[in-house]
Amino acid sequence: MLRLAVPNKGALSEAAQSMLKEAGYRPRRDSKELVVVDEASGCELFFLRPRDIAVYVGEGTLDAGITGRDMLIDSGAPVEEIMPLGFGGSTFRLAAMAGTMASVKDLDGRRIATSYTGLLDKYLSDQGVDARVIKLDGAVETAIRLGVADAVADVVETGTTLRNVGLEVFGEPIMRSEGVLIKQQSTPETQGLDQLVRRLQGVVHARDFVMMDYDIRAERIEEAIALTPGMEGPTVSPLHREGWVAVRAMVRRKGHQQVMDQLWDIGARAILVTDIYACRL
Ligand SMILES: Nc1ncnc2c1ncn2[C@@H]1O[C@H](COP(=O)(O)OP(=O)(O)OP(=O)(O)O)[C@@H](O)[C@H]1O
Ligand SMILES: O=P(O)(O)OC[C@H]1O[C@H](OP(=O)(O)OP(=O)(O)O)[C@H](O)[C@@H]1O
Ligand SMILES: [Mg+2]
Repeated sequence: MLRLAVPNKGALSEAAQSMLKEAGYRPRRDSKELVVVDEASGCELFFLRPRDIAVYVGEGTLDAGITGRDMLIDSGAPVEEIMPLGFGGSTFRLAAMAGTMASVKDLDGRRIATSYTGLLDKYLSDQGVDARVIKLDGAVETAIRLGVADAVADVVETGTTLRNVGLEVFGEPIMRSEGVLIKQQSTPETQGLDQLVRRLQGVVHARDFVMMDYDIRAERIEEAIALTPGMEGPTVSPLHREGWVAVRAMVRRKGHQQVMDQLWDIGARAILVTDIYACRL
């Protein structure tokens, strides 16, 4: 049975659980249930702190896990990313009191607070900056006001937390993160992992794409196919109307309204868009 680690709390927890539910895995009944055995899917789900997940997977006690890319790098554990999951997007950035710092070089000899010491140490050494790293568990943005640090390195999504305490990002983003599926480095594929990957890929695609149906005059079909090439090629069926065909193709959700406008302009009519509930491509 495949042993999978799932975040039990925090920013990735809800999104990870709803993705697994969409992929057909049994959800937990309440937040106190720490292990779920899903016989039908051949999978055991372990609900763990997101920070610990790379450690368990790196030790080989669990076959795979869902965590943030930033946490994977921070852990230094021998794990690798199998696939991005398309949720929990954020950047990892430096910030300081507005107007006090301009580049990473300004950090020489200064104090930087973070919960991600592994990630920050590596970045500072790559940049050749000699600074003191102060490890805090969370709410690091407050460390500057309280005089514990001159700058912070933390997760930024909307930037609201930073703004609320008068901080401003500076320098290039240290990294871009999102929820990812991980496995132990250089281990052969565990039994059942390929099924998990296919199911999750199915959810990612079902969210990324819509199904588009429309009718068009047969002589415009090549232009229409250029707009909606589909996966292997669109389905084109005869319509019970002389000179017309019906087309069905998967289209990226992002920008699908523009595709509808363009189809309309070349004479397509009865253009319908529907959500994809599940898929295997
Ligand atoms: N506001 C956010 N938006 C998107 N992703 C976030 C956000 N905050 C954290 N994350 C991501 O979620 C993952 C886990 O962070 P999270 O804050 O949930 O854990 P934690 O800080 O260890 O736990 P807690 O905050 O409960 O103490 C990280 O990969 C991080 O990049
Ligand atoms: O840019 P924003 O949208 O404001 O989001 C970023 C904030 O979200 C996370 O905090 P979390 O709630 O996990 O608290 P923590 O600092 O205690 O981990 C992160 O550590 C930032 O503080
Ligand atoms: Mg947090």
